[in-house]
Order: sequence, then structure tokens, then C-alpha cells
Amino acid sequence: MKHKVIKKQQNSKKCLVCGLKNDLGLKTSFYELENGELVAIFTPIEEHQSYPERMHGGIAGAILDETIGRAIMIKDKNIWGVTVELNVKYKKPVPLHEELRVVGRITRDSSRLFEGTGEILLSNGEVAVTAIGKYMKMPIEKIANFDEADQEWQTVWSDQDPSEIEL
Ligand SMILES: CCCCC/C=C\C/C=C\C/C=C\C/C=C\CCCC(=O)SCCNC(=O)CCNC(=O)[C@H](O)C(C)(C)COP(=O)(O)OP(=O)(O)OC[C@H]1O[C@@H](n2cnc3c(N)ncnc32)[C@H](O)[C@@H]1OP(=O)(O)O
Repeated sequence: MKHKVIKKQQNSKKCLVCGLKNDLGLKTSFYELENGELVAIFTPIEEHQSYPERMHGGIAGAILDETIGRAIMIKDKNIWGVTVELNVKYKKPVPLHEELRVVGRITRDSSRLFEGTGEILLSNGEVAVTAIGKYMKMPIEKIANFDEADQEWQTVWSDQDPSEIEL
């Protein structure tokens, strides 16, 4: 089913998952959908491998972690979370050099904690990796000394940005 993209989220400078100036990073784009889910799109490269041609499980955990952690921002872009628990299940190998979609959503939201689930989808739509994450909400100034401009926290548009995403 196709879902309309309603917003593209910000990227950063050096984050492993979303930093556009991290040469070894995933350079992921994040899209908020009209159904309340968040989709991450990225293409793993050779530097993300474990066994040859297979994406590293730690990278799978990292992309799921950030996709679930960012899904809370659909509701309020000023909620920042730090991961306190992440449970990852590896069901199928994830190949390199293919564009992947990762879907995340929030399943529980309380004043201090939120929880969510996510999946990495293969190009044929099969679910390769799933995760459940728990996050503690924290004011951004308590997480780190972030300067939005210095960290290049901004929406970066591209010709490749989809207006709809098939899930
Ligand atoms: C504006 C410019 C921005 C630029 C941004 C640039 C880049 C950003 C990129 C993306 C950002 C967007 C979104 C990203 C979202 C996610 C992505 C990944 C995030 C991470 O990659 S982040 C790294 C890994 N992560 C950590 O680095 C956490 C390390 N950890 C700690 O820092 C402490 O652990 C802390 C502070 C969490 C708590 O410590 P603490 O000392 O404050 O609190 P304490 O332990 O006393 O617990 C207080 C109450 O929480 C309960 N509690 C604790 N843990 C619990 C659990 N697991 N389950 C259930 N309840 C739990 C206790 O039971 C107690 O409850 P009670 O008060 O009722 O007793």
C-alpha cells in the first residue's frame, strides 16, 4: 500500500545514521507518513558489512534504534530520547548496495519514557530485522551541548525524495 509523505525530517553533520558529513555513515533520509509511521531510506555500503555482502547486525540495530527514536518527533519535534533498551531480532540477511526501507512507530508514550517498534524491509517487502526500543525523554541541553547550526541539524531536500512510499 502507498502512503503519502507529509514531512522530511532533519539530517545532521556527524551522526552515524543521519550525518551527511560522516564518510562512513548511512546518510539516512527520514520521512513522516500520513499514517503516523516514520520511514528511513538508506543504502548500505561495503564499510557496513559483517560477512562479505551481508550488512553488519550492529548497523541494523543502529538504523532501527534511530528510526524508532525519531518516530516520537512526528507527534512533537521537540521530544528527544536516549535509548535505554533495544531488542533486535535478525530473521534474514540484509544485503549491501540495495536501497532499504526501515519503518518505525511509537507504541507507548508516557511522561518520561516512550517505546516503539520497527522493521528493516528487503526490496521485495520481506521483513529482515525487527526491533523493540525503549527511550527516556530528555531535554536536548541535558543530552549534549548541541548547537543546531554547528551540527547542521536541518532538512536537506533531494531530487530523490519520494512523495509516496510503498509499504
Ligand atoms: C538541536 C540540535 C540537534 C543536533 C542533533 C544531531 C544529531 C542527532 C541525531 C538524531 C537525533 C534524533 C533522534 C534520535 C533518537 C534516537 C537515536 C539514538 C539515541 C542514542 O543512541 S542515545 C545513546 C545510547 N543511550 C544512552 O546513552 C543512554 C545512557 N543512559 C543514561 O544516560 C542514563 O541511564 C539515563 C539518563 C537514561 C537514566 O539515568 P538517570 O540517572 O537519569 O536515571 P535513573 O537511572 O535514576 O532512572 C530514572 C528513572 O528511569 C527509570 N529507568 C531507567 N532506565 C530504564 C529502563 N531501561 N527501563 C525502564 N525504566 C528505566 C528508572 O527506573 C527511574 O525510575 P524511577 O524514578 O521511577 O525510579
